[in-house]
Amino acid sequence: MKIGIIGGGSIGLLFSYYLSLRNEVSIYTRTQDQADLINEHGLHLVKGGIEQAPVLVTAAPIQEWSGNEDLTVVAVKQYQLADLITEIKVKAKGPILFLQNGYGHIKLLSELATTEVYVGSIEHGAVRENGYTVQHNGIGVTRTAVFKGEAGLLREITTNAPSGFPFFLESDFKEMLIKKLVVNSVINPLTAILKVKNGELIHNPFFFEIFKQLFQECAHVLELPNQEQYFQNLMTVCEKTANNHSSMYKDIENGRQTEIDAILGYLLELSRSKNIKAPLIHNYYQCIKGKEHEREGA
Ligand SMILES: NC(=O)C1=CN([C@@H]2O[C@H](COP(=O)(O)OP(=O)(O)OC[C@H]3O[C@@H](n4cnc5c(N)ncnc54)[C@H](OP(=O)(O)O)[C@@H]3O)[C@@H](O)[C@H]2O)C=CC1
Ligand SMILES: CC(C)(CO)C(=O)C(=O)O
Repeated sequence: MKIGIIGGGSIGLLFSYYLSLRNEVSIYTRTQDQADLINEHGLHLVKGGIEQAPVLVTAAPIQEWSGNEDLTVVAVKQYQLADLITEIKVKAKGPILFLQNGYGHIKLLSELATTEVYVGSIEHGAVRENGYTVQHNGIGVTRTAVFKGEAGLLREITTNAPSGFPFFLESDFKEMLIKKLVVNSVINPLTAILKVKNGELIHNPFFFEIFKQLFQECAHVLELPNQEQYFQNLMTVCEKTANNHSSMYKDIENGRQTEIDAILGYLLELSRSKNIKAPLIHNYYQCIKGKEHEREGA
């Protein structure tokens, strides 16, 4: 299968590496410089500290993406999607898979004319080391679901997944993304503001109180049907990633923009539309926006 991957960041490089083991992959980067680096060096993967055999993929700047591949995977950050969506709307001809965290981007996907639109939820941990090397630190799975159209191609990807990089096909895209949204809504802002690793949120009894209250508020706003199940999932992820720094913690530490708008921003909007009071969501949203503001030096 011919697969186009948009974005040469941590996830774009990770997916390009693994999917190229069984498919013909083209990666579309923001800059010509990164495309040149990938074409020159190939793609490198470091797994468990061990450098794997490099693979060859074709790289080109995004302007050269024509939307003709059998599948396009969009691996930019949620806040980078708004700038790209017009180009996607015009050029995308075939199925397209969006891998962003959060739920704020879902409204953009309804505007796409292409017949098959898929969404994914990534449980891997990856960090880009340089323009052509990615570290695969957290070995997990990729869950996918149909947002619009038929599941045929997702089934093919799932069946054909390379070893060590499994895909699962979920039946309900909303449930899949909301599960991840709950995890990111509680763990990400709390770890970024308290400056702790994920596990501290459940091991420190004082932080655990806030953790539970923030979960309760998210569950209330989302009107979750089975709260206990979502809470158990949140606890499991927190335990499994106890030693990790969340992506929001790292974004704040490195002075980068965060995905808070797609995460608590989405919940805040939802709470307003439902006329539900959500003081914790509001305050943690403001804390993270404040940290982003500091970065801008204003
Ligand atoms: N990293 C992880 O372990 C996980 C990430 N995710 C989710 O995956 C998504 C991607 O995250 P991640 O890969 O970490 O983010 P990165 O910031 O590492 O990568 C985003 C990439 O998109 C590129 N980009 C931005 N705009 C464009 C454009 N218009 N055309 C082409 N490329 C563009 C950026 O280019 P440039 O570098 O040149 O600016 C960057 O390389 C996020 O929503 C994240 O939440 C989910 C779970 C785990
Ligand atoms: C699951 C979790 C919380 C792992 O750190 C994550 O997705 C993130 O950091 O964005």
